[in-house]
Amino acid sequence: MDQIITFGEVLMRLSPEGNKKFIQANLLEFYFGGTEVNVGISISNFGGNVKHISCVPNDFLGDTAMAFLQKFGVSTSAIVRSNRPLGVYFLEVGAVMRPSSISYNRSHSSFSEIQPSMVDWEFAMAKAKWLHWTGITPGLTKGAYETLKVGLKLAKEKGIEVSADPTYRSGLWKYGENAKDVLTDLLSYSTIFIGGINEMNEVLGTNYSYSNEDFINASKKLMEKFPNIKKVFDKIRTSINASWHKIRARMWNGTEFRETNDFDITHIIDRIGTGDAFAAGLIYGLQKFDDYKSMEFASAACALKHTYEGDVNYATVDEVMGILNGNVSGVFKR
Ligand SMILES: O=C(O)C(=O)C[C@H](O)[C@H](O)CO
Repeated sequence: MDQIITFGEVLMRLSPEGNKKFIQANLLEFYFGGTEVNVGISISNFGGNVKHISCVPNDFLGDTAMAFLQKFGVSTSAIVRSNRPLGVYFLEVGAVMRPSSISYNRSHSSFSEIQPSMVDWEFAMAKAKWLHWTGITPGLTKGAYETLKVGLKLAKEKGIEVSADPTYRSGLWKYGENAKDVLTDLLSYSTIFIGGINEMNEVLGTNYSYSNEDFINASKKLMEKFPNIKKVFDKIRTSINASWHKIRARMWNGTEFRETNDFDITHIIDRIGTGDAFAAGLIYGLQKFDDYKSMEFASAACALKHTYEGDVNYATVDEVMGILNGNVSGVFKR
């Protein structure tokens, strides 16, 4: 009973090299990603035992996606295959005052077409101690929402931890269900909330500000509405420009409010997947450390992810600890 389960789409990112716009480019680089995949791989890189559940195509791209997960030690034994294509997204990476842009091509992908009958959750979660979900999956299609719900019900029956990163994306939710209703439903099966004021306002229908006082009030209200939720963790990004951000985090665990110092990320290499790196750091941390140390570990993991190209975080526990111990000057290691 030591497995951490992630469930979600394996996406391929296609992107011109460096900071080029598509109109300038003839070559595209590809990376595998997908929010929950990124979380799973990062936890595996920390030494966790991870199984990812998804649906990928029955072709060489599906084989490559499976091999990618396996390369990082993530179990693919519960991934199903179909004759639908792999979901893709196109990214133009911005710089300084020019923002990044994303265009998705995922509406009939193998994962978007997933149905509850396709996943054997009993088998997939036989050794599970933790299930992680995000708001991307139920925002895709009714099938993805209902499939996730089966897993969450089983997680509740088993009494395992369920972390929720409700990540509201207005570009999703095109299939007729209301985000607030669906997220409310799924949060009733969850124990740890990874999200901030925007996400809490979305599910509570409130208008809290970004202040710490309102963060505590919103967290209390969330816990009143969802008594199963025991802890709220919020990553705060201050954006000076597209290449320079500051990251810190705050938490409310029902009795205590804490916040971390800022990490100053002056030269971002790649910010995609940094929220997933935070979630992975928390999930790993909460199994080893107290709440505050877990949050510090997660912030440092998130900060480090900004230095890697691609969607996933390659950081090891020692590298995250190095950052936490103040080794942030990037001095050559010999
Ligand atoms: O944008 C999405 O939906 C993805 O899953 C692609 C990226 O890997 C994700 O945004 C990183 O959080």
